[in-house]
Amino acid sequence: MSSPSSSSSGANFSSVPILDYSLLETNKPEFIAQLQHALINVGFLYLSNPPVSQQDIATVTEYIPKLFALPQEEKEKIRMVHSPHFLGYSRLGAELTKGNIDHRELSESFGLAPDALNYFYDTDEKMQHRAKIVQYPVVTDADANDQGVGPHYDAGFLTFLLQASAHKGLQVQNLSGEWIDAPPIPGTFVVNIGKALEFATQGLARATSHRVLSPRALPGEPSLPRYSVPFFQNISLDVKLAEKQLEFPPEILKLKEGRGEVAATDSVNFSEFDREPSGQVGLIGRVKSHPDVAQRHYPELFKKYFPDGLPSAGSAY
Ligand SMILES: O=C(O)CCC(=O)C(=O)O
Ligand SMILES: [Fe+2]
Repeated sequence: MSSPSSSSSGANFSSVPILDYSLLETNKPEFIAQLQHALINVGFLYLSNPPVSQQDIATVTEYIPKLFALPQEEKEKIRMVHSPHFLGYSRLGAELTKGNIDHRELSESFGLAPDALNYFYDTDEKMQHRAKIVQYPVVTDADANDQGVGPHYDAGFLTFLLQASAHKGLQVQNLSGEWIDAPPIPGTFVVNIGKALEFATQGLARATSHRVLSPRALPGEPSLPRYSVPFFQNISLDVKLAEKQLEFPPEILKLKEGRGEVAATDSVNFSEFDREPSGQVGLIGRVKSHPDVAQRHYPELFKKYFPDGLPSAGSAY
């Protein structure tokens, strides 16, 4: 496959690999091998030919700008600050609850039994998967900061991301700390690993630091916002990852040794998985990301993480 989306041969990737979901039917061992490389060395992949109708993707993509174009007073009515569950509209988007995802091939690429990850799941109604619909407005001032989302890790097991406009902006940090572009590829989802899966697999699956640069108003380029829809697949709220060690076959553990260490990263969040139950880690993350909501609904936690009161920028990370 050609640049910019082909996988690099070494562990220190220079692009994000594309996995063709239809390979599962035609050549499963090859799919599993490519998945292994993506999970262990990169922590990010594009999934092409995903099991989602392209018509549905087109409908969602078309609808999103209309959602953000609603009158401000309509959006204010559903502001996140009204919700102790951190759900609703905020400056960056709205958050919704969604259903469950099958995990089999993931397990298999690690040499685990297909049901090995069931421990981390609860009944559907107790799972708190989340999706949000995000708009990144165009930065018009040439001197202004273009941080759309600063460097971070995602929290849960997997994130499925629809890049719903043509802008590049998503960047992924490789082992030596360089920022690698992950531009939108039509018809694909970006899939990446969260801190919970990294902890649960003793670091075998990489949670990879990533960020988004907002679109800039450049001569000759359309001055349109960037849109994306990440879906965060979380784990059971009660699970303490420090208490559950998955056992891996030695040949799989060797793959981790071959990868080498992460030399540089700009992300620090969700380090509490080594001591807190998953639900608490998630809540701390929400408190840090949305201090205005925390101040109203979780005053004790707010005081702990923001002893000096509301910060001028939105996050404690
Ligand atoms: O908008 C994107 O492309 C990614 C957003 C992201 O990384 C996040 O919300 O965790
Ligand atoms: Fe993210």
